[in-house]
Amino acid sequence: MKPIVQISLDLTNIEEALETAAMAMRAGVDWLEAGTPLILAEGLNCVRELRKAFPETPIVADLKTMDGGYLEAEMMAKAGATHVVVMSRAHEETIHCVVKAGQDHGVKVMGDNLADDMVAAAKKLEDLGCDYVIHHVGYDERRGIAARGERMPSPLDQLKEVVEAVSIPVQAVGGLSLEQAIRTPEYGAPLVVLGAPLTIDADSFKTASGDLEDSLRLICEKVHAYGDVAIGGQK
Ligand SMILES: O=C([C@H](O)CO)[C@H](O)[C@H](O)COP(=O)(O)O
Repeated sequence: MKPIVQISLDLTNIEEALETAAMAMRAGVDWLEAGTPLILAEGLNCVRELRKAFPETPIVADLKTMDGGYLEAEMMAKAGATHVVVMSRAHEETIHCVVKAGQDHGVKVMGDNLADDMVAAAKKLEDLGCDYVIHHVGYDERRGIAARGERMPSPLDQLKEVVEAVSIPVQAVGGLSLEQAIRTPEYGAPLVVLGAPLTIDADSFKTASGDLEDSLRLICEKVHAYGDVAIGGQK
C-alpha cells in the first residue's frame, strides 16, 4: 500500500486543532487524528468540526475503546470518523462489537496493542477482524521506565516482528522522533503518524527555513516517495 501520513492532534482545544489540521492539509498530510486529549476536552464535537472543515479527509477518532464497543464506535462514525480505535486489552467481545459497528457504519477499525504482549496482541486483533494494527508504546510506560533510569522502550524494538506476524497494515506510535517516524515504512509499517514532534514540540520540528508548514511538506513528500510498502513482510 502507499504510505500514509497522519497527524495526531493531541491538543486540548478545537481552535488549535482546526488550525493545525488546516496547516497539515496544506502540507500534504493524508489522515487527521482526533487525539485522545482532544476528544476528552471537546467531546465528539471535535470530530464533527474536523469533518465539517475537511469533508473528504479520513479522520481517526482515537478514543481507545475498552468497553461499550458498539455504541462508542457508532457514535464516532456518526460524528464523522472514518477510523476508530479499540484496545487489544479490551474483552474479545468488545473487539467483536467494534468490528461489527465498523461494518454496519462503514468505518475501519484500528486495534491498539498498548500495554499488552505486543506480537500476540497484534495477531489477535487481526484474527478478530481489525483492519489495522497500532503498535503502541504508551506515554506513561515510557516516562515511568525512563524515570527509573532504565532504557526507554520504543515501538521500533518489536516493529519488524509485529509487521511479520500480521497481514494487515501496521502503524508504529509512541515517542518516535521525527526521523524515526518517517523511516517506519522501511520496517513495513506504511502508516506514518506524527504526534508530539509536530503538535507539542513544534519548535524542534522546524527546518532551517523556520516554517512548520514547509517542514511538514518536505516530510510528506519524503514519505510519499517511498512508493508501495509490502504488507505482512511480503514483497
Ligand atoms: O495515543 C497517544 C497516547 O496514548 C496519549 O493519548 C498518543 O497519540 C500517541 O502516544 C502519540 O505519541 P507521540 O508520537 O509520542 O506523540
